[in-house]
Amino acid sequence: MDKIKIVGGHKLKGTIPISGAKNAALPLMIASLLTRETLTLENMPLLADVTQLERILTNHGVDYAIAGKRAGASPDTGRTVHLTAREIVDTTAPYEMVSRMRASFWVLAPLLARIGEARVSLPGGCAIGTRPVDLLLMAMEKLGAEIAIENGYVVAQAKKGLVGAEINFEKVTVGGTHMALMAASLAKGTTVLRNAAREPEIVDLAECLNAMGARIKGAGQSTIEIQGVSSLHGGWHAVLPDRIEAGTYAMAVAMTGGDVVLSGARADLLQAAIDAVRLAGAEVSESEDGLRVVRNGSGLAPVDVRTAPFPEFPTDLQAQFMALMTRANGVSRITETIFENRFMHVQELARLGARIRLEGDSAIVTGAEELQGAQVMATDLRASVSLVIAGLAAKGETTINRVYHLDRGFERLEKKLSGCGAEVERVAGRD
Ligand SMILES: CC(=O)N[C@H]1[C@@H](OP(=O)(O)OP(=O)(O)OC[C@H]2O[C@@H](n3ccc(=O)[nH]c3=O)[C@H](O)[C@@H]2O)O[C@H](CO)[C@@H](O)[C@@H]1O
Ligand SMILES: C=C(OP(=O)(O)O)C(=O)O
Repeated sequence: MDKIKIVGGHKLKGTIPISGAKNAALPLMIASLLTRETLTLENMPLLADVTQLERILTNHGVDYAIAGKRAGASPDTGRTVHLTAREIVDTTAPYEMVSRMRASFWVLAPLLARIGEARVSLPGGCAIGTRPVDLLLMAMEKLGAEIAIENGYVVAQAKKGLVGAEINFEKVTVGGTHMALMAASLAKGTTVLRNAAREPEIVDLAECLNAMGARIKGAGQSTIEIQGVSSLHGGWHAVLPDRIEAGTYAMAVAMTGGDVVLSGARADLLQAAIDAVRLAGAEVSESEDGLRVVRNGSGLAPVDVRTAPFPEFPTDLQAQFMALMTRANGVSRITETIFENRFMHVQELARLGARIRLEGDSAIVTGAEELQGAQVMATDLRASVSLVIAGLAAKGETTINRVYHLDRGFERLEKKLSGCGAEVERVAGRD
């Protein structure tokens, strides 16, 4: 298994191109199952999760063709892919494939909507809590699906087709909203989603579905209305920039000090995180092609944050912000309200000298004057990158093991960072 080695203490200076968002690219790829025609997606990131989903979709019958790079895109990013699901050849999404990532479970919705049946293994994904699927299944049942759980698989049927309905989510769920959007687009009649997720990736999917002939109004708000149509056609869509990647690098620059332009990053997707980084002591401004993050000289101030659904502070940046706070001049409280077990990075940050105490759903971080390099282990995607941020500021060498977690969601991380002056290298594993 590959490792990442970092020698800390270098300021970051330069430009980091922000890739297409993993959490938008995945549902967009899945939407290709809704039509016989070709869906073209631009600005696709090159990530392990994308490759894994490509395998799953190919198994269902999707022809996946990589076309090339977006005009003007940096050399290794922004690919264009064509996905064509002329026929669905297999309605099963097997355990071996789905257990690796959460989003793959969402294929259930387009398969049900298009051909009335699906058999999908219960999902995997980052180990950050129990991550039930009750609300996802509730949404499909409201639309008329019959659902059974058999030997670890969700077996769903809607032989007469799905029918529009009112769906009230008792808790905001990104995956539930994605699935409901896809299924309701091909259901008979009108569907209304209440307490829907408002994340930018929801808006991105809705825009793509509308470009394919769906009739969705209100995406980005808590109530979304979908008028079902009898079929969708092909379409074209550019994946929105990754706000979590952008927020992560903003926090890295705040940690090391320096001056970096995050090209392609959008402030409107990231306001709560930008506010927190500013309060911590970095300057963040909109530049011609993205966001500029600067911290010179001044120390870091402690800042309390509380994760919550968009537009609040994202849970996917909680670990990274905690890493930043390990060097603040004082005590901060970081509260996680979305996932009950998303503090796996705490014990690894402690290896680098961080002083963090857990109190229920909060972490109390007492800033340390110095972090020291050590061997650490990546436990999940965002936890791993929090170790990278800490390693960039730690004295001496930090080695991060189990880098495959990072590869799920960060494209060319070591190249992007070393291009800005960090001493970061990937060491290929022998196994
Ligand atoms: C691929 C992808 O886009 N993943 C993101 C997505 O995950 P994902 O879509 O899995 O997260 P959800 O928004 O569904 O989960 C939010 C909360 O609802 C709970 N819940 C969810 C479904 C359900 O049926 N029952 C239930 O109780 C979850 O346990 C969690 O406590 O949104 C999360 C919250 O922003 C992000 O951290 C993930 O990066
Ligand atoms: C939790 C994440 O991903 P997933 O939902 O795929 O586990 C994430 O992207 O931070």
